[in-house]
Amino acid sequence: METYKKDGFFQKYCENMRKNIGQNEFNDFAQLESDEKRFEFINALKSIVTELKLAREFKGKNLERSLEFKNLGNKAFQKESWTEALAHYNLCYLATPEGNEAERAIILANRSAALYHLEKYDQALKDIQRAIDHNYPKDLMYKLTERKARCYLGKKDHVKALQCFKDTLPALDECKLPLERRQKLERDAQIMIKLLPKNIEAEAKLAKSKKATAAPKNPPHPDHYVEKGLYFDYSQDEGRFAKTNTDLKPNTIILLEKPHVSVLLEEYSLSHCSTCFKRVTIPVCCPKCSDVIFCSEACEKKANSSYHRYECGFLPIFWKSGASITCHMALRMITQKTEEYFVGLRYELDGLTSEVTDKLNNDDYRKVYKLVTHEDKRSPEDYFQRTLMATLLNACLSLGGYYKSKESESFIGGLLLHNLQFLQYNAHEISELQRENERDIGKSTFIGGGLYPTLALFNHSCEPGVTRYYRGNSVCVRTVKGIPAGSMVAENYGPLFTQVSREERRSTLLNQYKFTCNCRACAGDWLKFADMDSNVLRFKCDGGKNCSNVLEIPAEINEFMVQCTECGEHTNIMKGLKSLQDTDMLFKSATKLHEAGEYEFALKKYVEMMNTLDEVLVPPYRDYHLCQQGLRSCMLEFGNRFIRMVSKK
Ligand SMILES: C[S@@+](CC[C@H](N)C(=O)[O-])C[C@H]1O[C@@H](n2cnc3c(N)ncnc32)[C@H](O)[C@@H]1O
Repeated sequence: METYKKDGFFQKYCENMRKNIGQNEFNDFAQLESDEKRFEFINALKSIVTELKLAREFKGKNLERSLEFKNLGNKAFQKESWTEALAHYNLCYLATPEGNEAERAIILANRSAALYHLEKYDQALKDIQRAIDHNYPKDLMYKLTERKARCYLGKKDHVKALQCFKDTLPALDECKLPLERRQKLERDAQIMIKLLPKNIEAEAKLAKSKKATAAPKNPPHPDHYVEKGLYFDYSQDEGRFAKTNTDLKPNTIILLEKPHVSVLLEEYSLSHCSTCFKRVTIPVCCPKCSDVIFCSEACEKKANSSYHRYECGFLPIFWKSGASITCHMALRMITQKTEEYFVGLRYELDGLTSEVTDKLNNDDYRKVYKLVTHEDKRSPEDYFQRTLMATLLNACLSLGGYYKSKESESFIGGLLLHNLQFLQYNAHEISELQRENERDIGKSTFIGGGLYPTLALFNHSCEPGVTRYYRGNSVCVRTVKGIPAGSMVAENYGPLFTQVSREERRSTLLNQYKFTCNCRACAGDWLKFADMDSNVLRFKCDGGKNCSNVLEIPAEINEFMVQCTECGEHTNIMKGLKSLQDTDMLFKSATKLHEAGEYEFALKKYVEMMNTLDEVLVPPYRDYHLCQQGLRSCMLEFGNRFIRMVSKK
């Protein structure tokens, strides 16, 4: 991930700063050895706040505009266009400035009415409660108690509905309606109060019989789960990497993890919850800014008592700067904790070891502090740009009132620079599967970035053993093939051997992640998908101990012992051919089921097929890859209950 985009103001600022700094001064900077010193040096050159005229801005809130949206909403409501009314009420709520509590209460009540008509009773009930909490006028309260009753009727919760109809009567005493209208409403409520007890009796009987036959519910997925057999090894060349000490079957969940930090892209800031990344149709808004939305009061509180408190009003400037999502994550890692928290860790950070950090919770900053930064491979120019970015992030902290004391600024500035470095190599893109319609296989769309402390320890392979997908901002990692005990469990950083040539893969990985890939596909220089000839079968030579040659045999084979052109040893491909026939049959039936939308059955067949693929003889990897692809997409579709599928319609 890049530090900044070319279309923001930061790039120009960075270029100017670099031009204006003398060679001697730059050499002095290049000599510095700690992030704190680098930050101090650049931060002292010029005030970024004055140079860029940085200030918090709250342009999105505007009472006049909010009233316009309310009128549009009311017009749509009168036309019974409930969805349109809901959209306008949402915009009105977002634009209502802080301090206009009465206005906010009315708009939430109006929105609850639209939701009631859309039969979204739970959401309507939430908005009714919000309107009451915002001091909804007493003389209109009868509307809400009556609507509440009707929502409970819609939910078939007659006990609560009865209570709400009863509450409507005293609420009507406060109303300013003409007598006739008021009496009509009282009569309506009385009718329901008379009718409902019968329904309640019938319901009680039904509930009793249902209780006896109710199927047990699936337990909810845990927030954090690591497969028992998974552990982390170390080598000088590869650093830490994941391995398994048990055989892993295809389609096994091996990791469920919440991020240490996660940030939404600007494009999704008004469609997804900033805190948990859930897609939001009925937002809870920030009282101060209109740059973010939340799915619930809990997420809003979490944000406004931590990260958003300091980022609020600064996001538009940040977005305009062109700073990348990793920069925003570097900042969020600080804003989500207090200044005192970091000051308390100051003398502990550099001495941390993996024995200590592995046992810590994901939200602990110490857990991620030691992730790879490749600081020894960084140029002074790289440090210059990143340090300047750290000063921009620090300006947000200062303007947002983060610092109680100026003394910790250089230390925290140094942490910002450190975060920028390890996020470059360890952060993951968070994606959401979006589908045009039911039949659409779905497109994985990049919506934000996250740092997952355990996932960050997985190394790369161009022929990976796992795939990952997201539920909100939580990641789920699953195997897409059988992985024998004692093997590395690798994920994929981008280039797959089936699509990208070895030369290109190696150059991308070296450039972006500072290593030369030597996975099986790279070592054997396996063919790309497009270059494979389906008339040729390929098997791994199992003759020579260290021979990784791939034997290429015409599909019309009549010999079972094949001599390796490299090591001269013979390989018996009989077993491989037998397993190939099974593989082929299973693949065909899995694909058929998949196409028919029978995901659960297709998934079973794919897994069965994966199990026929044998490690002694590598099957022709064209089919192998097709199966992995099928398994993955089927898993995603079937995984409807694990991940959110979003239809654009
Ligand atoms: C996300 S980290 C993975 C964990 C890392 N090995 C560690 O020790 O923390 C990414 C870094 O791991 C190393 N790495 C990942 N895959 C590798 C591979 N196949 N071979 C060698 N090094 C690899 C590279 O240094 C890369 O920048």
